[in-house]
Amino acid sequence: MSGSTDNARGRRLLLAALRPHRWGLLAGIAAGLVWCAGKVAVPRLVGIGIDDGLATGDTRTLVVCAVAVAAIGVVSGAAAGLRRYFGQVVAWRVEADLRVRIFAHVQRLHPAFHDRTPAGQLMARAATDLQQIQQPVVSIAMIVSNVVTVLAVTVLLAMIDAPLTVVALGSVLLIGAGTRRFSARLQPLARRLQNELAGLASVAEETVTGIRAVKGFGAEEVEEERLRGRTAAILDAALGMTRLRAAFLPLIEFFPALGLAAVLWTGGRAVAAGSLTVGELVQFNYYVLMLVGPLRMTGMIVAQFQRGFVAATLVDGLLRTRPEIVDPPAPRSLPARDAVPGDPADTDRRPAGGKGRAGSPAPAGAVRFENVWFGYGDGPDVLRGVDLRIEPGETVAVVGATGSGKSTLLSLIPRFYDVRRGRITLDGLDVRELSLAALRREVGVAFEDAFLFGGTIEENVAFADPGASPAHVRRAARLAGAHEFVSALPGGYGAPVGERGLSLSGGQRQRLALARAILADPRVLVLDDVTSAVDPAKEHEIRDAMAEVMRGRTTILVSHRAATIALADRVVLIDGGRVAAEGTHAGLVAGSARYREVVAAHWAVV
Ligand SMILES: Nc1ncnc2c1ncn2[C@@H]1O[C@H](COP(=O)(O)OP(=O)(O)OP(=O)(O)O)[C@@H](O)[C@H]1O
Repeated sequence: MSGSTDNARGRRLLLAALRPHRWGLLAGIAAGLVWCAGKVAVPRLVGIGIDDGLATGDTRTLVVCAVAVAAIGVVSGAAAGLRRYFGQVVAWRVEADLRVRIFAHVQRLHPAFHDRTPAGQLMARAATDLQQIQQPVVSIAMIVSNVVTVLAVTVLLAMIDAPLTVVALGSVLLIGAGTRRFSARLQPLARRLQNELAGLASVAEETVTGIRAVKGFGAEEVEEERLRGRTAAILDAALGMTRLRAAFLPLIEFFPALGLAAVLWTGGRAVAAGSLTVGELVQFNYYVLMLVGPLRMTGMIVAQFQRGFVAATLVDGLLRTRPEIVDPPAPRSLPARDAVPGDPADTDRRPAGGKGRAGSPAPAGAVRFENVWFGYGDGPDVLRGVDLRIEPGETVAVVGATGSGKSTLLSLIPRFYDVRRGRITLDGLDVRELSLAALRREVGVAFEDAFLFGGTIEENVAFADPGASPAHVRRAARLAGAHEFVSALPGGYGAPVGERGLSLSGGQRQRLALARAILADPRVLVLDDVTSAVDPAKEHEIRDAMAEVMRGRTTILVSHRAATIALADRVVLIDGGRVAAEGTHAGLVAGSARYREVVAAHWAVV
């Protein structure tokens, strides 16, 4: 894709973002035009004051002109303030709108996008790039008033003395030509700088979020080196831009001075010859000087717009990324929990024992994997024809060697990724036929990395359902075995947890994540190694809590803890991307050599 096409996208994005704020923009432009009218009137009044007042001894005209100049100063001062105010307000609003759009969009993108996009890069889009977009927006009203000033002044100059105008404007054309070259050379540098800044944000973000790993491995210097490398690249790009600007600046200083010198020489001779009055020459000089400001600013504004368009193009690229996991055109509804059609053929597969007792949810939550094939991106197949039937209310533990695809298998149920071939059904419906909201309401997930957000314990448990009543939150916490430690915290459910929940232990965080997963009372619970951080001495507590949570609810779990595996009705061994064996833990230990091998590799104590 060519650079200009890229920038055209950025321009379109900016225009569309400005549309809702057009009235503010127009108010800023109108204020700018008032400012411009005032500025342009002043030299004319000075000229009249000199020729009709000073030269003829008419003090009254002189006073009128002086008072008028002062009055115009007040009006154009106020107009300049309003121009800035409206320009800035529109710019902040555009920035805020785009920030919300970026955030909303990024959240809706599929996990595969997040797998390949560093978080820092997204931060840069939402911070640095938006700032770059905001700056030229502030300048729009100023540009319009500057352009009108230049045009009006040119006409007024021509009215005073056409040949002298040609002399004066010669320098303007040179500035114009120089500016074009400048902007063409600046663009690639601006793009490079922005990319480097995004790269730096990624490294900085990783270092801060991974601070424990950095410290644990004493890798501060390694990280510092990575950061230094990025900083050097940024410095290089920024210095390139600075050099270019520094080379351009003398030109825009020099050309206007050349114009003024020519006007003084030619105009002075015209005054001597009597074809131009002194007042007109002063007026002329004044106008030429008025051109210098806007023209000098051109370079800065061109650069600002280049950066703005580059940033807008990068943001546009992000906003154009389409989510790959989306709702079907006509989503189907899951049958109500007490109306899930029975499958007579399944009765012999129903788990025996503790499930489905009185008071538990109705038997819904049948999950089927039918010849499921899956791999990440263009990568090799990780799952190669998985067939698995999980009955309503059953607990299945998935076991396999490291990297065998256990987490992958789990992540397909709530559609974090879609299967390559085959299908997964929930109560008889392909998960792709359900709306994502409905599917994810019915499939509760908790992961090993129990992410807690900045806020209170209560807010964290009620994360997906901020309207949940305190009683519901407490019930979920009790089920997850979290109520006791939460009650003991100063502040209880209102206690704040750190941005990443660092003030709680790993086991405590996992219990909160479990509470969060069960708050919505889902049909299916997907638990990916959620007991990994629990202190073995307290394992029985969370095991009891999990047994409670899982009662009568379909649960699919991955765990490296033998005690947790023991909670399952059935254990499924994943090997070579397929279900290699199924049975009870004891049965598999007795009957599957591969299971024994995997188990021995995973757990010191079985
Ligand atoms: N987001 C991803 N993008 C690309 N490949 C991935 C991704 N996640 C996992 N993989 C690959 O898929 C394979 C299965 O990974 P998965 O995490 O499902 O294994 P696992 O059995 O859960 O492993 P472990 O017991 O170590 O947690 C591995 O080869 C892994 O490298």
